[in-house]
Amino acid sequence: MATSPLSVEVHNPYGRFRVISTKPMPGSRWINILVDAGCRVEVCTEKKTILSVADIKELIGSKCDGVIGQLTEDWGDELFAALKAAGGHAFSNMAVGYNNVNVEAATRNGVAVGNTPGVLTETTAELAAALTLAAARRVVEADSFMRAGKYDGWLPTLFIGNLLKGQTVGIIGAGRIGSAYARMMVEGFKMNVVYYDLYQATRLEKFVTAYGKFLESQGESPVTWKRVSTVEDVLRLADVVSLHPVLDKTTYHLINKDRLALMKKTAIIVNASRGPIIDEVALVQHLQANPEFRAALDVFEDEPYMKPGLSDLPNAVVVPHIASASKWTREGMATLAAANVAGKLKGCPVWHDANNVMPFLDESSKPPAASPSIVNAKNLGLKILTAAKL
Ligand SMILES: NC(=O)C1=CN([C@@H]2O[C@H](COP(=O)(O)OP(=O)(O)OC[C@H]3O[C@@H](n4cnc5c(N)ncnc54)[C@H](O)[C@@H]3O)[C@@H](O)[C@H]2O)C=CC1
Ligand SMILES: O=C(O)C(=O)CO
Repeated sequence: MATSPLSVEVHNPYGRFRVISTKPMPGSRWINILVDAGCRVEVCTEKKTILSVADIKELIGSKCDGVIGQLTEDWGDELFAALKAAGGHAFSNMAVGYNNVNVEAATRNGVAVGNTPGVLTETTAELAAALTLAAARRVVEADSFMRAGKYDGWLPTLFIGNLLKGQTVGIIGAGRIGSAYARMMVEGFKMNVVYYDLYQATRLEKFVTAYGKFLESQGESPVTWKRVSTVEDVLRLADVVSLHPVLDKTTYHLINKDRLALMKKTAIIVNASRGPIIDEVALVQHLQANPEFRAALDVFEDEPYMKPGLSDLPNAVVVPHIASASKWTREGMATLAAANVAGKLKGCPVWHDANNVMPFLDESSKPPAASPSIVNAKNLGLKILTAAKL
């Protein structure tokens, strides 16, 4: 039986490059960037939230130059081969994380893979901070209690939670987002930091040292930082542990039953990174056995599903992968994804510093003639725009 084609909205129908966006994205700047680059832009408007590989192959069709895809999609050999066969060589995830993309398969098929670093850093860190507070002060439980009409007066014992000031926040993965979150918890709540990362977070260390000195100059207790050499050390020492590494083979189920058992009984674990970093079945069991332990989760192992039992637990706060959901960030992600694809199609070089993509986000000027972040640029032998040529 023939299936009806997926619905699309077309911009600039006579553009010379055909670019697909598998989802509508916020703002209009991203469309303008592609149209200015001579693209016909087809935005899939199908109601279905997660498109299958077959759906995306249908969208790619027999002629497609570039695609902007989403983190919910499985970008492996099949899709990159289909894109190559359709004459395409540019892809961008609308996300900084690209664990849904087989970069090796993309490279083999000659397709550049873009991502959207930097523009999500503060927004994601702020949601991790919000989750931390919600868990520490039992905000969601208390809100449900009020709405259920159960509040019948102030009590000395009602919804007692954890004070953050002076406690230790543990960061696993102190990259852009992990470091931004750590700074918020240090500056906002005077927490001490313990972190584990493969690399030294020099800027974070300098910030905490300087802020500690400032606090001392005001007659307050200083804040401190400590870099430890194992995940276990973070788990033993911290009152709050927030996870911010990339998801790869080294971080899959990084938090498991044995490691949860090392944490303080009243600790909080926050995950605004990727679901599979936590063994969610083990977490459910740990939360059931330790009612004073709390978890605050933006991401889930089998997204969009939760493991059985999680949604029944009052000591878990759960939100639907919204950490990057501020207007500025989502429009910025769309802009960077479009600039990645447009830059590649126009034959521009790759931007030199994925940690500083702000020139692409300045609405008052034209974006630089470059792709902001192509993760397989070196393997594809793409030219990098050096700072000297700016
Ligand atoms: N929930 C959400 O909506 C969002 C989730 N994310 C996730 O957050 C991740 C991090 O993003 P950024 O901070 O921008 O990336 P980043 O690359 O700046 O930071 C990742 C850090 O993880 C560290 N790392 C890698 N392997 C590790 C290991 N085995 N153990 C400990 N640390 C390890 C890296 O050295 C790096 O410092 C993304 O890859 C994405 O999966 C990002 C944005 C929004
Ligand atoms: O950018 C990412 O990796 C996300 O998870 C978007 O929210």
